[in-house]
Amino acid sequence: MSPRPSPPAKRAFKRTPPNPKPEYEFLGPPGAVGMFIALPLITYGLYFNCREGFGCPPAFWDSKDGFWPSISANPTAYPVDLFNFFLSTWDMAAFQVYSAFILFLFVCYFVVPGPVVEGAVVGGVGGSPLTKDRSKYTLKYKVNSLRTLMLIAAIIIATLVTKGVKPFLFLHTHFIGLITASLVWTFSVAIFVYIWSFLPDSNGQEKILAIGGNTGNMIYDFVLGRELNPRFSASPDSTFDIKYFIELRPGLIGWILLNFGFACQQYSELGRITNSMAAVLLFETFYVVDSFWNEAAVLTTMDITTDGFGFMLANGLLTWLPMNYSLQARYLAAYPVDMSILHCFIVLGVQCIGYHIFRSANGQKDTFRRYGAEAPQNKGLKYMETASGSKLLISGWWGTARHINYFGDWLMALAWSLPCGLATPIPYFYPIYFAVLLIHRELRDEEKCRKKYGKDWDKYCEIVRWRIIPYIY
Ligand SMILES: NC(=O)C1=CN([C@@H]2O[C@H](COP(=O)(O)OP(=O)(O)OC[C@H]3O[C@@H](n4cnc5c(N)ncnc54)[C@H](OP(=O)(O)O)[C@@H]3O)[C@@H](O)[C@H]2O)C=CC1
Ligand SMILES: CC(C)=CCC[C@@H](C)[C@H]1CC=C2C3=C(CC[C@@]21C)[C@@]1(C)CC[C@H](O)C(C)(C)[C@@H]1CC3
Repeated sequence: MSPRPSPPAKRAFKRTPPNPKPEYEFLGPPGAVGMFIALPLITYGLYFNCREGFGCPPAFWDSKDGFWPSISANPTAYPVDLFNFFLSTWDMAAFQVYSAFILFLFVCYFVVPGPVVEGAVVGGVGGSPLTKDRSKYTLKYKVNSLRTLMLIAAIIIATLVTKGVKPFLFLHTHFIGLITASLVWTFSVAIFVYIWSFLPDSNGQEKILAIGGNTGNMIYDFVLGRELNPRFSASPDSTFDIKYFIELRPGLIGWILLNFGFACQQYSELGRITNSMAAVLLFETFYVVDSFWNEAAVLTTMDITTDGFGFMLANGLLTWLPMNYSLQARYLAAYPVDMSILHCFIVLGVQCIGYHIFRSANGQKDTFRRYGAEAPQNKGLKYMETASGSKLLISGWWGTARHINYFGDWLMALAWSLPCGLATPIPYFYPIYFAVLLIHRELRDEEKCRKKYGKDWDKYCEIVRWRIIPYIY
């Protein structure tokens, strides 16, 4: 009998040292600390500054009620007050509902059928010797978010038919508890992925780390995200990737569920849905369905290929997106607006122009990159060759501005706030914040492209002069 072959010897786990010259983003460690504190406070602040029975600025600015209910004028009491405030918002029922929602999506990810696709090449540092060639390293992902959404829509319709709007009023009544529940999940996920990033993968090797997330500064790495694509198996063929799962599902689905809850609240109070609420619901649901329809396109975004997964993205997707993006519907539930015909036309016009630019620009780049310059779909489009091997479009949408797709996206953001009227600036939080995010994102992408394309990028910028809005910016 021949002896059993011994298992391959495990190589020693060698850790990539922190980057000795980190290029900090978001104002470095102080910015990371700021985000850590400010992002949750902004979400609570948007609720406490503008809610039913309290009013919205500028109306309540005269009132002595103040902005934070329990945070006193004594600055030294702040940390204690903040903690007490957080405890005062704890709501067990909301926590259970939010947790059940995440677990339901988790189960759906595995149970709902969908094709497995190969993502774009991912960057990063570290990893096993097998993953060192970053110019070829890709991972697999399961595409089933649209089917998951359809399943949820079927459950909603069945509940609506059998029980009416009552069960959905929970989302309005327990909104503040849901914010706190989402933050508990945000912190838990962020702490988990941070610790997980230090553990060896299933081959006993180091995980792939995000280039910008391995600075050695604990808070900065925790916020920006240390590991690039945290997943439960080191194999590129395994599909459960924590960042990808969270990128599209809880935030976007949670957003439209909350919108729906606020529409139900309006219906239960008015006995009807205003045209402004219908417009917000329709446009935002359409945006989410469109994102799911184009799910595979998210695999080429910098969130997936370049950025680590840490507190910032976890908070962005589990808390910020559902709780803040649903602000317009929450506002309209508290302060209904009936739009005139002219108002309707303006809103519809801005939405249609925005969507047309957003979708056709993104589609043009996607088709060009997917099928190549010679494909019949891309006939007539001009492009330039680069030393990196990738081609850059210089005509069509991409000949007008270097991120014309951002402009389309921003116009849609504006169209979702316009139905709220002009009584208060609070529902315009989304387009204002989004403008800042897109300008900053454009600068980050520009830096990435300059590194990748070198002199070719300068040549491209001479041909396509505008960044986001032709002749303006
Ligand atoms: N609703 C929300 O909260 C948010 C929405 N978004 C949306 O997500 C979408 C994706 O955005 P994002 O990932 O930032 O970036 P883009 O879809 O704009 O992609 C940028 C990349 O496209 C490639 N590229 C740049 N110029 C050209 C060109 N002329 N021809 C061909 N390829 C080019 C480069 O990558 P390469 O290395 O391949 O050349 C570049 O890094 C956008 O529509 C944005 O509005 C984004 C953030 C938040
Ligand atoms: C500082 C701060 C507030 C950070 C949080 C930012 C996040 C909310 C956004 C960063 C990139 C995002 C993307 C989407 C949602 C918002 C966040 C997470 C996105 C999922 C929206 C739908 C789009 O179709 C998209 C899939 C292209 C998009 C990807 C980026």
